[in-house]
Amino acid sequence: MPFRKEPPYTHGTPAGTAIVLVNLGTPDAPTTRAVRRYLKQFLSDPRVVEIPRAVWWFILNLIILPFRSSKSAEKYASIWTDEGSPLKVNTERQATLLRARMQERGHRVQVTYAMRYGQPALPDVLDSLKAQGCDRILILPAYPQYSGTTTASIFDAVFSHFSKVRNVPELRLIKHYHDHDAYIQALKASVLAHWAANGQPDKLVMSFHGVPKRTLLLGDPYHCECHKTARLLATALGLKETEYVVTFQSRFGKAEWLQPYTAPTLQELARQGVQRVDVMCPGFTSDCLETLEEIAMEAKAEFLHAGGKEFNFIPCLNGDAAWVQGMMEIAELHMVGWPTMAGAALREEEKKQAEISAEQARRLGATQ
Ligand SMILES: C=CC1=C(C)c2cc3[nH]c(cc4nc(cc5[nH]c(cc1n2)c(C)c5CCC(=O)O)C(CCC(=O)O)=C4C)c(C)c3C=C
Ligand SMILES: [Fe+2]
Ligand SMILES: [Fe+2]
Repeated sequence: MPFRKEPPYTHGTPAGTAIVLVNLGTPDAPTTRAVRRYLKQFLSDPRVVEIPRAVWWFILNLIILPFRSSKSAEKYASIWTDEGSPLKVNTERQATLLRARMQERGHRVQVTYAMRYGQPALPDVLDSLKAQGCDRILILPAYPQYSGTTTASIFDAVFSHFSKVRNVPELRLIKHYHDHDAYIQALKASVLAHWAANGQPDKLVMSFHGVPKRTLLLGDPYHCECHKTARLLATALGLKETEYVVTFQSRFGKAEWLQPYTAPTLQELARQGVQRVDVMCPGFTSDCLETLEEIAMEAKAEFLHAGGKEFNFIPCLNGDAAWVQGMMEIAELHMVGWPTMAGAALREEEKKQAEISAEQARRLGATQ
């Protein structure tokens, strides 16, 4: 196995620590070409589509990419901002805010972000951190709930990258934080802020990204983790079981996905006479195509068309202060023992101060 040549290890150089916030990825532009490139990389990942490669190659290249790319590009165009794709803008901002918060707390860490598909590419970011002397890397996926289709794919990309590296940094990977109190509390705060301004709905809909039902039957814990998040949030909000519903969105292809599906559920609620729904997407930490277009535009139109009176979309956590604090706490939990922690920095500082004091005491003793 040919390993790349690396700079020789420099003894005595303090090793750095980095946190990489990793999200799914998004096209570079809302054009058919860029969306096609992005979808090809995304949908070629065997973690995402688990059917025999040869069969899938034909379906992907002859049916999905030629037909879906232009339709998806139109959808992306409807949510694109001056700064770019919302997913990328939000993820970059989260990394910037987390960096500032970590510095404020006294941590000596680099904080950056990367995408599993598209740019900034995860392998490039890992290379750059290593070149800057980072010998400890914490991977923080943007997904609170673990799924083989998303979280494990990030892990694959990290392992695959370092399988070609001689001097591998110390790695820590965060599997999930679907039940971490800081995440639940950040969600709760965002819902309460929304209700303080708009009043409470008849029904709170918690819509999570779906996965094929088959993955649940084959052992993927994603479905259970979504339900646990929903239950903890409902409890934190003091909601009765009749006041909220858990649904799954973004079905792709003909197979059965996790049920109940979001759009048909909303239509059914409208038909049953539910006047106002608030819809949130707790599985997404940044707003993106799936929340801004599929929920806040498409699902809203469908609910109103089916007779619903009021539809409010509660935005994702994005750069909420409570969530930046939450990300820091989750990261801290996984950095225990690394000498970049405020506590360790403090102990270093105390040790140094003790040495200086002892030295001063000796000198004083000598002159007395
Ligand atoms: C093909 C199967 C797919 C699986 C399985 C899947 C799982 C999954 N995805 C997310 C998060 C996001 N998905 C997003 C977009 C998106 N997802 C799929 C397909 C699967 N996702 C497609 C084809 C697309 C592209 C959009 C489209 O063409 O309609 C996004 C948004 C990206 C953006 O640029 O805004 C996110 C985020 C999770 C969390 C998940 C499993 C748990
Ligand atoms: Fe997806
Ligand atoms: Fe979608």
